Order: sequence, then structure tokens, then C-alpha cells
Amino acid sequence: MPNAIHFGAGNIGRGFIGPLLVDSGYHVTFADVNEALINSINSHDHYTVHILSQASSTTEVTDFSGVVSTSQDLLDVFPKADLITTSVGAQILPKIAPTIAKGLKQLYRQRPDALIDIIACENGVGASEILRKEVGRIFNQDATSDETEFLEKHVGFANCSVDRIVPPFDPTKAADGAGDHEERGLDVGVEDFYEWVVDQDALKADHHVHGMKLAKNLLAYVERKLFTLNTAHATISYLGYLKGYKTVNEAIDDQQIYQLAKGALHESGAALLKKHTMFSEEEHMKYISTIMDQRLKNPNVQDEIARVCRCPKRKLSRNDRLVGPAMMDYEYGMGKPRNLAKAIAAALWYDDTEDDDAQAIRTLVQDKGVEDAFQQISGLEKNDEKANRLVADVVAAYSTLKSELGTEPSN
Ligand SMILES: NC(=O)c1ccc[n+]([C@@H]2O[C@H](COP(=O)([O-])OP(=O)(O)OC[C@H]3O[C@@H](n4cnc5c(N)ncnc54)[C@H](O)[C@@H]3O)[C@@H](O)[C@H]2O)c1
Ligand SMILES: O=P(O)(O)OC[C@@H](O)[C@@H](O)[C@H](O)[C@H](O)CO
Repeated sequence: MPNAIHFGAGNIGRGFIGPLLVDSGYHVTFADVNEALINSINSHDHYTVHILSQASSTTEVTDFSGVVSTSQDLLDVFPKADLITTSVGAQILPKIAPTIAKGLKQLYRQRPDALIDIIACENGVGASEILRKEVGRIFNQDATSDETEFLEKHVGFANCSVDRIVPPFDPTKAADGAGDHEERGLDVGVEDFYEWVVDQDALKADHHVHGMKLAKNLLAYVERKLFTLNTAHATISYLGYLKGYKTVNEAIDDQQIYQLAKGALHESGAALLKKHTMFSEEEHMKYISTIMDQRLKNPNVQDEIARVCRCPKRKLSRNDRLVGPAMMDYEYGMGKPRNLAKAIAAALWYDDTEDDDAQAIRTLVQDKGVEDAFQQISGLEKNDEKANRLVADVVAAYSTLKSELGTEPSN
């Protein structure tokens, strides 16, 4: 039986990647910092994935175990691994890199001929590549030349696009009659749709995983997904937050928000089609309408605005879902991305007291002004003329957004 280690036993780990691996015959070891979660994983021999669609259905997941990601137990599991996947959050990857570097050395000692792949299943451009650089830097600090050669020739780091909405899930409210919370603590609720596209050129070994689609030109898939689904999700949620909504369904039902999000997708879509000519306009319009009118409106998926808005610093960074497509519009001569600028402005207004990033952003905006704060958070170059145009658009959108939405300015 092949073995996989999956870092992050949260929504995507238990609701998407873990189940696909188990269904393909892998034993999955979940590695997570959350000890209580790992104890729960080790005290269950199965859990249920609830499909949140009109015809609700379930899938049982078995053949898994858990290890605390900071423990020696994880290093002991590494030598058996054939595949390593992650879903911890892109910003957490540098934190797990030292463990992966150590684990790969253990693996090399026991199986020097092994071929192994690492796939970071995180939202973001080039997540596995970021992990590769960090693991490589640490691994090579005290590596022998044989070890360095092993890392280069035997370990693949494959970027991927990972798409399935897995919202917070309350098993006691499951439409399929799930039992009480204690009993159903590991269960997850997921939308029916999923797409996992992995860079075939970066893999070192053959993996037979149901639902893992291999493709070349990965950047096109990653940007199409991040700059469409996630752009819409973020636009709807940051604007929805300002209008007092708590769920994505409530916010998308607001026509002003719906139209603004649709506008943002036409802006990102124009640049995506220009950059990635493998997608036709017809295909992309269908992709947008499936997202806007089916997936994000799915009444069975009750997603929280706070979850979609989480980590606003990451979401406002140069290559992410808001600034990324807005800059692409300038780079490909597509004109002013007015709707994206409003979405960015809304993210700069996001002030959820439970969100540390949001608090840091608000403090920065108040201390430095919106122009400097946005430039610093996004990482846009000060001497880049296109970046300066976007900064000016965002500053203008920021000052009028709240009155446009009909909400009172708070400061
Ligand atoms: N939920 C979705 O709809 C969805 C869809 C596609 C992609 N993603 C991406 O998947 C990733 C995970 O998202 P999620 O929704 O599953 O989040 P989540 O919070 O449900 O799960 C993340 C898990 O990672 C664990 N973790 C945090 N730091 C860790 C560390 N240092 N070592 C090991 N484990 C650690 C947490 O304890 C948690 O269990 C993110 O990159 C997200 O963008 C999420
Ligand atoms: O996971 P994040 O924080 O990058 O973004 C929040 C949501 O937009 C995201 O999790 C989506 O649900 C997911 O990307 C759907 O595939």
C-alpha cells in the first residue's frame, strides 16, 4: 500500500485531498500542529464527507492516522512516504519546511533510490515552488553532495491548482441526518464540484490518484482559478462584510455586490484570456457563470464571510486574487480595473476584531495613510508606473467606497 503524508488535517485535508488519496489506495498520515485534532484522528477509524448539494450524499473515509507535526513520530513516518501533500495555508509553508527537510534526510538514509513528490495544495501562485526553495535552503545547509543530488533528482515539487469549497461545517445540522457533534467531530461538508490540477512536468514518480488531473502550463490553471473563483469570493466577502452580511450567500444575493463581483471577473477574465490563450472566451464565460450562478449561490453551502476574508495581508499581496488580476489588466493593456480597485479598497477597510491581519492593516492605514499602507502590504514597486496607477485607483476607490455602498464611514 502506498503511503502519503498530508500536512494540515483541516477542511481541505480531511474534505478533499485526504479522501482522494485514501480512495486511490493510499494510507494517509495527517500531520497537524493541533494535538486535540490528531488525538481525535487516532481515536477514529473512519469519518464522513458530506456532499453539500441538493441530492445530499456521503462518502466514508478510512485508512488514515495522525501525527503531531512537531513530534519525532512524524520523522519516523517519512521513510515510508511516496507522496507528501499540504494544506496548511500558503503563509505557513516556511514553518513546515524545516520538518520536511529533516524528514527527507531520514528518507534518503533508508531509501536512497526512492522517488518522491511534494505537492503544496494551497491557494497561491507557485506554492510548491516556494516550498521547494525553503526546503532546499534548509536541507542543503549541512548536506553531503549525495544528499544534495538526492534532493535535486529524486524529489519533485509540483505546483497545483486546488479547487473545492470546503466551508466550516456543523455536523449536527447536516441535511443527511448526521449524528451528534461528539460522534461526528471529524466530519466535513464539501461542495460537489472539485478540480485538482498538478504540474505533470515537475513530478518525479507516477502517482495513481483518482481526481488528480495532470497538466502542463500550470500557471494558466492556477491563475484562472485564483483570479476567478477566489477573486469573486474575496470581492463578495470584503464588500459583504462592509454591508453587514455574515455569509457569502447573503452577500451574493445583494445585487450591488453581485454586479460588482461580476464586473471584477470581466476585468480579470479579459487579462486572463489575453495572457493564457489556451482558454477560449466562450469557455471562460461559462467558467465565470458556473462560479457566480451555481457554485457561490449553492444554498447548501453556508460559507462564512470571516473565513473567506481570512489573512487579508496574503489576499492583498502582489500575486494574489485582487492585486494580481488588477496588475494583469495594466500589464496587458486592458484598461482601468475599477471593480477590482473597489474590492481592494474594501479589503483595506476590513476591520474584523477577530482577525489579526485586519487589525494590523487598519493600524497601518491609520498611521501611514491608505497609499503607503497599500503599497507596503501589496509589495508593489514604488517606481513602477503601472503599479502607481493601480495605487491611485485604489486610493480613489477607498475614499468613496463606503458612501457608494450606503454604509457610514467609521473613521
Ligand atoms: N477550504 C477551502 O474551501 C479551500 C479550498 C481550496 C484551497 N484551500 C486552501 O487550502 C489550505 C488550507 O485551507 P483549509 O480551509 O483546509 O484551512 P483549515 O484551517 O481548515 O486547515 C488548516 C490546517 O492546518 C493546520 N496547521 C496550521 N499550521 C500548521 C503547521 N505549522 N503544521 C501543521 N499543520 C498546521 C491547522 O491546525 C489546520 O488543521 C489553504 O491554503 C487554503 O487556501 C482551501
Ligand atoms: O483559502 P483562502 O483563505 O485562500 O481563500 C478563502 C476561500 O476563497 C477559499 O478557501 C475557497 O473556498 C477555495 O479556494 C475554493 O476552491
